[in-house]
Amino acid sequence: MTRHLAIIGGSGLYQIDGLKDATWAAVQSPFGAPSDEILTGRIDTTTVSFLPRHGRGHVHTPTSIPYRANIDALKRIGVTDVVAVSACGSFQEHMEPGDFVIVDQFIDRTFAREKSFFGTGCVAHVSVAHPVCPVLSATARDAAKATGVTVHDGGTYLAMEGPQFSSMAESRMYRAWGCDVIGMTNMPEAKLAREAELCYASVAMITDFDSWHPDHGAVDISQIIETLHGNAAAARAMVKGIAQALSGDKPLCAAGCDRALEHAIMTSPEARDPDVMARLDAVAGRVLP
Ligand SMILES: CSC[C@H]1O[C@H](OP(=O)(O)O)[C@H](O)[C@@H]1O
Ligand SMILES: Nc1ncnc2[nH]cnc12
Repeated sequence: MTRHLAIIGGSGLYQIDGLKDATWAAVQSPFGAPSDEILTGRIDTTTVSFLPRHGRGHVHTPTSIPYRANIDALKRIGVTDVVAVSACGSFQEHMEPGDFVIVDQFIDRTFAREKSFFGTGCVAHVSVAHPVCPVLSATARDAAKATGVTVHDGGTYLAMEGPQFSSMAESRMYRAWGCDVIGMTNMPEAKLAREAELCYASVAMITDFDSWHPDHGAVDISQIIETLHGNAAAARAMVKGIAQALSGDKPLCAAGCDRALEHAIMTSPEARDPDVMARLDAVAGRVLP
């Protein structure tokens, strides 16, 4: 299978440059309309697609982002690997605004989102014990390090519902839980990518200290935007480095992301709902007859 990298761009990342022969195209999904059209082109020999998570102009809230349509659409156009880039607050003194964190765990505190492609009529349970692809994460880490930014290899991301930022008590509690960064969007994105058998890595760009830090005030959007603008060149260089490292065919994922559905579907063939099955054609077509 040919490798096809997708970048999901978070706040402040609504466009990427450096893609050759790039075009924006609308992709239809049975799960609704994705956040925006998808930009597809090439970096060297690697096919790269870009989807702005909030849409160009930032129209979707963290809750209204059509996560299922986004992941389904990427799967539908042949994407094999997804790197999510996200703005995050930090719970750690040594993880400072401007640093990048290669996220490797999540605590999901979101509660108002569709979290699975499966449901009544076709039930499946995939493992998210290790919710990111370690192979793709290592590629992202190396590419990020090569840009010269400070990179933290591993970190737990607290996914909150938002759109308001945390209270100080919440922020202190998440910090006591051992969380490293906080954002509003990587869940259910990472869970859905696993259900769709896509390798998924998450790069958190730290923009602030959330609200726990005694020496920093409340989270401030203008500070976040300023930090994101400062990171733009490094983010672009990282994307280029990841694409260059992923040229050629995609080998079987050593961590098994591409086989996540192998033993996951519980519903017996005769009990499956044909309508539900029809919309799983891209996500689960590999394992469903
Ligand atoms: C711009 S501050 C809050 C906003 O930023 C993050 O977005 P993303 O994860 O897409 O980079 C955070 O999750 C909130 O949605
Ligand atoms: N402190 C924070 N909390 C949630 N999402 C964020 N995105 C950027 N900073 C954030």
